[in-house]
Amino acid sequence: MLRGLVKRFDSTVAVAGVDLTVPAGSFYGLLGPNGAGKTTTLSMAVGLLRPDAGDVRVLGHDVWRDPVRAKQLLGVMPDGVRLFDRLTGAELLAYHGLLRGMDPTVVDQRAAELLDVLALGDAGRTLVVDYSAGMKKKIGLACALLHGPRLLVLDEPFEAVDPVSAALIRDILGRYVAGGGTVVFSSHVMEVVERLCSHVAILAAGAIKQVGTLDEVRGDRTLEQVFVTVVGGRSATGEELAWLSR
Ligand SMILES: Nc1ncnc2c1ncn2[C@@H]1O[C@H](COP(=O)(O)OP(=O)(O)OP(=O)(O)O)[C@@H](O)[C@H]1O
Repeated sequence: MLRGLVKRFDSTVAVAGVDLTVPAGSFYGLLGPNGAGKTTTLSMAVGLLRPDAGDVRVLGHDVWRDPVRAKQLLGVMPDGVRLFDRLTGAELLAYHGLLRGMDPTVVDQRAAELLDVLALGDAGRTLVVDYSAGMKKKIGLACALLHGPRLLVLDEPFEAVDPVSAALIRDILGRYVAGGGTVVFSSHVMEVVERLCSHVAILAAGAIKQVGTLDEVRGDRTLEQVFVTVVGGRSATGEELAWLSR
């Protein structure tokens, strides 16, 4: 639950008072154009960036006043996936598990299973710095899932991911929600949001412009049509970039 979140960077108001209630068990898609404030909002929601104003609660626990309990319940894949990339995939998972105080045997079992399910089995012994962008997304997701969180917050989980891996991630997230988990993720891919999400919020210029269940937000249009209407598209006149034509 986010209440009145505000974040400024010098003169830029990145997030201008965001309220969002994510029901337990929902699959929540956060949409918005580049620079809308999605990453800033999600970073504040998971305790990575301190808001200038507002509150964040994860299943009743305040992320800033009760961070240990809130973060036990959270699995996070931040933007750009800042990972300790001089470790192998297996080592990175072991590091995450031990940092969270998990039993080493359980960490080993889960890490092997996650690497296998995410088709990173062979890459388990490769340094993460040598992974492709999509593989980094997948190991980032594995790190977020390792401790069995109740809420997953993922910043653009499908970016740079090939179609086979995207289907795999959709499947894993679908099963996670069916098993009682809650997912919040940001995305630019309307089809994925339409296919997966029970709830959608559209953010523009740091504020929520549309929010509700997928059907409420979409009405009888496609999500893309709603998005373009809400965000305000800029249509080309045909005169631009004439120098590109031969
Ligand atoms: N660390 C920072 N310092 C200064 N300005 C920032 C910083 N982080 C974000 N901003 C600004 O805040 C605004 C929101 O950025 P944010 O990264 O949250 O957008 P976004 O919706 O995630 O965009 P995208 O879809 O391109 O990833 C932008 O104007 C951005 O330039």
